[in-house]
Amino acid sequence: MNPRALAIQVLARVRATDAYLNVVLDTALSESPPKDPRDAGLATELAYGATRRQLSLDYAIARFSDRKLSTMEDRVLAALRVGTYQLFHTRVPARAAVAETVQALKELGLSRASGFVNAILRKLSTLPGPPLPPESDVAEYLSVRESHPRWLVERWIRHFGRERAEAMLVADNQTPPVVVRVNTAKVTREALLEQLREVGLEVQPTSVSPLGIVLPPMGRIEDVYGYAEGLWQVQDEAAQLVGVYGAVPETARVLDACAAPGGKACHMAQAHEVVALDLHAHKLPKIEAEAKRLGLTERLRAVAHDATQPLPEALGEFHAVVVDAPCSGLGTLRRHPELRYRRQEEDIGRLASLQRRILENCQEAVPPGGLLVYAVCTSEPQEGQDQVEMFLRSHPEWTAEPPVLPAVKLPLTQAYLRTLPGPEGWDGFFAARLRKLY
Ligand SMILES: C[S@@+](CC[C@H](N)C(=O)[O-])C[C@H]1O[C@@H](n2cnc3c(N)ncnc32)[C@H](O)[C@@H]1O
Repeated sequence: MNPRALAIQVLARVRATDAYLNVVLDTALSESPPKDPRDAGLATELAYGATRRQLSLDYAIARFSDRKLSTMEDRVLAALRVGTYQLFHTRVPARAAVAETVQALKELGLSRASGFVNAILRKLSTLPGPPLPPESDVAEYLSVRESHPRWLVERWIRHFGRERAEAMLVADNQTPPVVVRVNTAKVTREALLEQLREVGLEVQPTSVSPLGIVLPPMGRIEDVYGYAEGLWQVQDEAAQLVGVYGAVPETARVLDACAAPGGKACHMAQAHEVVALDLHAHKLPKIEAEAKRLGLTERLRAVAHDATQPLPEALGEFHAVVVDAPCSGLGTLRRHPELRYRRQEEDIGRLASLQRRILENCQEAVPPGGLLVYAVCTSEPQEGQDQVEMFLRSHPEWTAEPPVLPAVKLPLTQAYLRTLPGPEGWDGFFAARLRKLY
């Protein structure tokens, strides 16, 4: 299928079913793989780009449409977004962007809408850039320019100041690098860097994580050297830092209370015996498959369990517990661009109370002297630092402590690990390392 038609189909399906963009795109690419890998690359860029910029594209389209966007057929609106994205955010010449998008719509059997789409795209193609609201209303201006809902822009300006908020918004619209964590149960980072370079890949070590390698942009990740052999696992540098920062002692038996899809559980299993829990039984095969690929099956057991409920005694005792809690995910918007339009401000409080219940229940499983690593992939203080400090106030037997890792320059705020989206190139994470004193 032509890459524009494929991107239009994918966006329409995501809109109609509320599915995840990455899942729908991967399925579409494997069901009808374009012959030329460059076409797969273009379809991916158009689908991700048009989703990242959706709010700003809609603002532009609405200027010239006599129909409300909410009443448009899914594929017609998707075609308008894909076309407008090309006009304002790619090097595709305007004429080709319009003509190819209209042609794709015809290929999809929607010739009747081609005049309407053509007329709007042609009008937009005469503009010097995307239309924007006046700068006097800063939140509205940034909301449209960087395509994030206004409530989120206002919230980030309040929490982080205008400059950092703007850097976070801009970073969410960049394509993230593919970063992998070396499976140290099989290979060292130095050896793997050398092997990847030998097969011709331009790879770089990550700047802070001692376990990370940044891969160059490429096609299917499964085809990259070392995937089948289980020499690495895809994991953003900030997510790797949670495991590094946790600095769980070598002999500890570890419980990962919220483990799917298994990034941190497999990281832990590189050096520890791990029990990996998740509420959803259907997510366990993914954790097990990753553990198998990485050769960690002997050290990792996956079990379905609700972490707000007392742990079954049969799971045994643990020296350390990792709670990588379900959260608003607002630190990973560049990877999950559709999430910014689906999240509601009220979700933050609802998730914070779920996190609190999980934390309360899991702290019971830690013996005196043991560790609990609490993490969330969001920059929201209510789910991160405020959450932990509220926990510490009501639990005098617990304290927060920084790790003793002289060789690693971790991004710490007080005793906590904190990364924010921005020019550093990380996902946004928060983690606390808590010790049970008695
Ligand atoms: C942030 S994700 C964990 C990511 C994972 N630790 C990793 O590094 O790949 C949170 C997980 O918590 C699970 N979850 C949600 N509610 C839960 C609960 N009550 N008990 C256990 N797991 C839960 C979700 O299914 C989701 O897979």
